[in-house]
Amino acid sequence: MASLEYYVQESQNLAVLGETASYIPALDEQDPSQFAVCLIDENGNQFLAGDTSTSFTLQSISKVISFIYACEEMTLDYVLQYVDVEPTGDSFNSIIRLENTEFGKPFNPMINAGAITITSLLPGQNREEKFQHLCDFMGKMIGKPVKINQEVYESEIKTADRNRSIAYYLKSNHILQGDVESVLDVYFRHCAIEVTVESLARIGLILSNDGVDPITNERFFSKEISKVAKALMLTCGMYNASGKFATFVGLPSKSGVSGGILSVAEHEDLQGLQGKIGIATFGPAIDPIGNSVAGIEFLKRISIEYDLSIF
Ligand SMILES: NC(=O)CC[C@H](N)C(=O)O
Repeated sequence: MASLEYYVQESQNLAVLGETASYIPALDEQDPSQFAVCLIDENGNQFLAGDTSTSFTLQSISKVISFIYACEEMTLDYVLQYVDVEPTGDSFNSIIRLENTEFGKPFNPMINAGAITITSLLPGQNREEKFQHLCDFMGKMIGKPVKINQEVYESEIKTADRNRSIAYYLKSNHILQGDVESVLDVYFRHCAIEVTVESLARIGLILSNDGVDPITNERFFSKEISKVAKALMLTCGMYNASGKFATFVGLPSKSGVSGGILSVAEHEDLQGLQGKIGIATFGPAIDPIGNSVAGIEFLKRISIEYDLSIF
């Protein structure tokens, strides 16, 4: 049986096949050859490899956290009045279905239209409060204060015409709540939250254990919401490659264009890791769909080797 170290190396070699995201200029400055992996199990045992000290921005991975937090605070029933739970098969920033469907309700919270809508539902009197509440929620899970990458945030704000179009369209259909520019500001800020693979894997572990951190026994969200979030990750989390990812990897996962992937797994002995497992990978070279080339490769290889697929 090949070691995890071997798969990290093999996957990193394939990073040359991808490119850093260029539509957000600050992300294009990342070193495309980087690769980092963290797996953490329910007893706190960790596997760490690669450039693990590098911070990266959550980008679309923040959609899982904002969705969970909105459901926790506002109830799942309320949130589902504004966003559906169906995959689209379209790119993450597609606008087409907002016009084609009745009421213009976004298909799911893992695409931009859905996530921007979710951001508009977050509790708080103004943009600062809304963002702070979300940061507090996430900060408790990772055990440290959350901060954003100012350069990435500003870079995205300047180049966000597409997201602005989506948001104004949602507003015209009475789906997006509140002031469009404030909502977008909170959305860009949560996309620009910085993490390391270690902190991201901890969130994966909490998801794997249905909302409870198995190391501290602290509950952050309900089992019901955890199940919905994982179902959405599996069906919609890897953009319009979610079907292939479910077929060939079979782990609830969410990627971001910065090159991060958050995954949830379970195993009786994954190179010494046992029980519920959170996985985070970071490799900024992404494929045309927006998923990290090295990250996908690593998850595919270990899923086959250790039979990790939930199916
Ligand atoms: N797929 C992504 O990671 C997209 C996130 C990015 N901030 C955007 O809204 O375009």
